[in-house]
Amino acid sequence: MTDRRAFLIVMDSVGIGGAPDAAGFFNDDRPDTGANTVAHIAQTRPLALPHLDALGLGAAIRLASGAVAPGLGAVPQGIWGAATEVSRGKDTPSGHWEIAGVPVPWDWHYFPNTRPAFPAEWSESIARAAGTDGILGNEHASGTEIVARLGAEHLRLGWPICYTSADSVLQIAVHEGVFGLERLYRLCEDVAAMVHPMRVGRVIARPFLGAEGSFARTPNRRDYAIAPPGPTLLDIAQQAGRETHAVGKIGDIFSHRGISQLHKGKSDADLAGHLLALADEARPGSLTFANFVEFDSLYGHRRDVAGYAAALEWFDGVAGALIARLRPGDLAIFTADHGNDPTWGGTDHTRERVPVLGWGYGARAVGKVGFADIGASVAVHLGLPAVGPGRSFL
Ligand SMILES: O=P(O)(O)O[C@H]1O[C@H](CO)[C@@H](O)[C@H]1O
Ligand SMILES: [Mn+2]
Ligand SMILES: [Mn+2]
Repeated sequence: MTDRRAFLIVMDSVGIGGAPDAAGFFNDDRPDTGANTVAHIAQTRPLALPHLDALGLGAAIRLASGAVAPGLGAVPQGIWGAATEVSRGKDTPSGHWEIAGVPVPWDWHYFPNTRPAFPAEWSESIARAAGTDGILGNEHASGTEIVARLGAEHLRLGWPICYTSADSVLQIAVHEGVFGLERLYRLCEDVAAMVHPMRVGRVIARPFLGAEGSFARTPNRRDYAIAPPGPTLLDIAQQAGRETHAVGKIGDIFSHRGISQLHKGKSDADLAGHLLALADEARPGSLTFANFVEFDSLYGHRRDVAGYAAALEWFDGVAGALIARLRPGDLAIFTADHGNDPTWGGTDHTRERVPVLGWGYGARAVGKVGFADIGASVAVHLGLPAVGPGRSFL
């Protein structure tokens, strides 16, 4: 067994523009052409990301889209490149699965941006599963906005608030104290069993607490995703007897397949603690796969540019602390699953290329690669059998 270890870290939604098919993806009917999460944030105020930029972030942005990102542009000292997605979805599972070697072979089911958004039989089945006389919402919405708008009615009627977005998702928001968390999870499991066969990618439990005017989502979100349609990097590592660590929502995204240890937290700060501890403790030959979600959930969807910038600068310190703990023979790759440009219209993800930044092989320009090449490279690094259609850039 190899002594080598791998740390694959997804900075959720940290896109760098330039997706060749962006015109086919939309926010409020406007194409994503030109969306560029990191460059547009940096053009609002220069970013100080010394560790990610030293690996090659500024150079990767220029490669992906030609954009200049103020504050970024050091001479790259790491593996650096930009990855393009082929799956026809700009969502989290599509991005992660393709990174792990399994591009999505089907078209997801999306709901029309109409009211109601769900077919009548589906709404009836959800209400039946919930034991209520109906559902609230039934539309495209931003999760915080719809809870502020319908939370009080939810408390009066007890009906779950159901909504969707440009992603293939069916989200269910309820008051954690009144409706109950376990009841919400059971409901989401039932609804997932019903809609996964229709290629709805995820049912998401969205519990909240508080009273009218001050409703706030709790950290008890849970995603019920369709299982990946083929063996992923995690499956192949586990089958080879390797320790596989899932940090954050990786477990949910991969339907808990191929994972030997889960490391969850209430915030990205908790997850950073887990990641740094794993840099000290993960075994030789192990794979650590992490997702940092707050860029996306707290700042991208909320179109909060200042918050996103601060989160990037905070995370850069985490990246520096991780690199300081790595050993000879380790590989760390920082990448992303899609974009979520906070300067863009709408509240949905944006179709973008993503950065590929790595530590462990010195300075190495890998150019424009595919998402699946990331998983293939990690497999080669770890001495695993080939994973998916990608080619190693190492
Ligand atoms: O607006 P909220 O509830 O955060 O939802 C967002 O989170 C979902 C999952 O990432 C996306 O599809 C988008 O709808
Ligand atoms: Mn995501
Ligand atoms: Mn998202």
